Amino acid sequence: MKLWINKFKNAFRGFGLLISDFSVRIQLVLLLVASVFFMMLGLETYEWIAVVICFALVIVAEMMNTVIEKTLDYIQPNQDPKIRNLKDMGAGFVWMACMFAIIVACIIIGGKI
Ligand SMILES: Nc1ncnc2c1ncn2[C@@H]1O[C@H](COP(=O)(O)OP(=O)(O)OP(=O)(O)O)[C@@H](O)[C@H]1O
Repeated sequence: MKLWINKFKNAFRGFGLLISDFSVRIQLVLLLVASVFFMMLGLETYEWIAVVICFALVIVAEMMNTVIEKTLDYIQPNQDPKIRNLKDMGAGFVWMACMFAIIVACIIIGGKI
């Protein structure tokens, strides 16, 4: 039982560290703004499910990218072309998640107008 409480505590601490990151905060603010917009638009339950899945995809991608960036900064604080490639791939990963979320948003908004 104590082991599970510790695991939960560690995960909660990690979550706190993640949401203290600037890029993660920006994404959370954008998701909040998008939520208000979709609330005003009035979505069906199945549309909300799609929106929530997209939000999860974007925020989890951003959080994973933050961990990758911090790991790379830790192992190589100096300029390095290989680190550049890895960081750009991480950014591309987040960008890809955002593109799919934007496509879903366009489909939902398109259906309302
Ligand atoms: N050590 C490095 N060597 C070479 N290029 C790097 C290095 N660190 C960062 N870069 C380049 O700078 C870009 C931005 O990196 P940075 O670590 O500042 O990320 P960021 O997207 O600004 O995120 P955050 O604001 O969360 O740190 C990378 O995508 C990469 O092209």
